[in-house]
Amino acid sequence: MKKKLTIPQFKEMKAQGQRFSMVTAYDYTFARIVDKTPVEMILVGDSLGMVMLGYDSTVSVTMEDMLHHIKPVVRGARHTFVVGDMPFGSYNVSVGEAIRNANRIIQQGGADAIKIEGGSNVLEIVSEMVKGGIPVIGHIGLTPQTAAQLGGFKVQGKDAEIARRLVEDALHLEQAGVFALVLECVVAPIAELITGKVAIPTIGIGAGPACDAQVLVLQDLLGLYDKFTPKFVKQYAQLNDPIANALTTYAREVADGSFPGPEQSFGLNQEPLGRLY
Ligand SMILES: Nc1nc(=O)c2c([nH]1)NC[C@@H]1CN(c3ccc(C(=O)N[C@@H](CCC(=O)O)C(=O)O)cc3)CN21
Ligand SMILES: CC(C)C(=O)C(=O)O
Ligand SMILES: [Mg+2]
Repeated sequence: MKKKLTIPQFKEMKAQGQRFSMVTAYDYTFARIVDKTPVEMILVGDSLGMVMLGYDSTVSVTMEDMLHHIKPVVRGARHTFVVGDMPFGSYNVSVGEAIRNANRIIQQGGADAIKIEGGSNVLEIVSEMVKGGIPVIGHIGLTPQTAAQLGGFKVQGKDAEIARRLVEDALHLEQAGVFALVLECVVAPIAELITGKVAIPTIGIGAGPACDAQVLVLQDLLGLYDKFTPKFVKQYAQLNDPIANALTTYAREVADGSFPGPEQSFGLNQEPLGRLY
């Protein structure tokens, strides 16, 4: 079985030019599957609001939702580094409240690190968290929690002004102490520039091939989520149809009486001594 990597090891991987992969997981059963694969990192993302809870955005997701999903993932993935997302509203009230909520994700949830969206607006929060001993991953580019201000789920960094801000945010977050940085829907050349400028691993999603690591939503890469498929998703399986086919066969066999058969039924140890009825 693989061994959970440490934060210095993730940084060393970048230094050695070794890439690593991250996927989301939101429950025990999937966490167990991921834990048996070489995937080095699991993200319990607030994307669970869309994938697991059926919201149209991530802003409805609460701390309670996050803990509810982080705990079973941690129980299922003992050999994989688990990161918990800070949900909307958990870090925009005060630095103190942000740290309290990050503490809950680590202490009650059992996550190895937290991830927080934002650039210049979260620098103080990040540096206070890191001083307090909380491992933090940054997240810039398309930040779904502030998608309304970005004008939707749009690719970031196409214009020089925004590209410059992304590079600046990346450098400032590194200074504030994040040990890795998610680049979401950042144009590939800017993601490459940032990756070359920082010593911490960049984890791309829709940010091109130069990033030190990649992350995808598990249900996207398995072909299980059919509400939308962003351009950056590669489906490594198409599991919707096999699942629907299995359920269709099950329903037919129940209807025609062929399930359950003798193999799925329980019998007596011995013939009854008297009549049962
Ligand atoms: N299932 C799932 N996968 C994700 O990757 C994901 C979530 N949910 N929920 C939270 C955010 C939202 N994400 C999204 C959602 C849509 C697009 C999208 O449709 N993007 C357009 C690009 C538009 C443009 O050109 O600017 C695309 O065509 O991919 C991108 C990221 C990424 N995250
Ligand atoms: C898409 C990734 C980076 C994320 O933040 C999430 O799944 O919530
Ligand atoms: Mg997220």
